[in-house]
Amino acid sequence: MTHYFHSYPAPAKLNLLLHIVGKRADGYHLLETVFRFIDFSDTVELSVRDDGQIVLLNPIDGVEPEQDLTVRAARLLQQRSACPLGASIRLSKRIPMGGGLGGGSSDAATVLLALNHLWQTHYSREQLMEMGLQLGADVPVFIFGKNALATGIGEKLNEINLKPAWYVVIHPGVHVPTAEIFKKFAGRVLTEEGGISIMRILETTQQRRNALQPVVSELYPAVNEVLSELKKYGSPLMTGSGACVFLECQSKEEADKVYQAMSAKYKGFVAEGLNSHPLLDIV
Ligand SMILES: C[C@@](CO)(OP(=O)(O)O)[C@H](O)COP(=O)(O)OP(=O)(O)OC[C@H]1O[C@@H](n2ccc(N)nc2=O)[C@H](O)[C@@H]1O
Ligand SMILES: Nc1ncnc2c1ncn2[C@@H]1O[C@H](COP(=O)(O)OP(=O)(O)O)[C@@H](O)[C@H]1O
Repeated sequence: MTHYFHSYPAPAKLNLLLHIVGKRADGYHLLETVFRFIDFSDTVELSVRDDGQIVLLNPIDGVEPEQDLTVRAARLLQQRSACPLGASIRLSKRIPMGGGLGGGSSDAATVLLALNHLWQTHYSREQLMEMGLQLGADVPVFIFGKNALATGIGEKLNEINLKPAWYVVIHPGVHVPTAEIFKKFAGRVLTEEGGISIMRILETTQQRRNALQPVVSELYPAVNEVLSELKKYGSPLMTGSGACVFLECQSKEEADKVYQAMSAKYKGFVAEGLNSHPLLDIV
């Protein structure tokens, strides 16, 4: 058995906007969203085992190892490929959980990409994206590897070019359950953005909307409070189904200044917007 650990990043994402444009028969919502990777990551370390076992060496508090998305991703690839090899997994979490930053999904995508390489299972990126979709609607974009305009339930992806930017990301300290928020959104209709080109909307931060934000702000006053605080500096937005809120800035200096003012009261970080996933072209 080999004990050599390979280390891989799993970056967070922001939804620079999120429109809900319909609902599927199975209850999933049809979205229009822009995913941007940011330079703030978990780290996944993997070691190939020849006994076929998948072992998470440091389970997350409150998440059963078998439910952890890294373990589920490894098992899925193992079952699909009938690969006799296993893996030991070490996970260093930095991305807050349930924050709308896609941490769990990104961890899963990194495991699929990395084990496909280490186990030599030779699946294409498209095949891995399809596998990832079984684990969560957010997983495919991390395998796609480029900032993307997503439609469908978030799995139909088109590369999008985004300007350099820095982000102040604040965690309001509450955990927002994604499924419940979509349920509460229920009958609300689409916003006036319908028909306006996404590229036009992206030009300024003022035009960007997250359809889930009013629902979350209503249920979680802490989210509303952070939005109000950040409004002093620009046009903040919630990411995904929350709870994190971000403000796009043109420079690191500007972002650092805003974060400094916020950090007396709130937890968060400053991160650079990436042009692509750090593993694109590597595995
Ligand atoms: C809202 C978004 C936006 O990027 O991000 P997060 O806030 O979770 O990061 C995603 O669409 C979330 O993706 P993900 O977190 O992978 O969700 P999943 O596990 O697939 O779904 C959780 C639940 O949310 C609901 N759901 C999810 C996605 C979608 N397009 N429509 C839905 O109605 C479903 O009820 C589903 O059971
Ligand atoms: N490796 C993992 N990292 C984070 N969360 C995980 C992981 N595996 C399973 N989960 C579960 O997924 C939930 C959503 O986590 P995450 O993807 O970080 O948030 P979000 O979907 O809001 O971006 C967590 O609350 C946790 O119960």
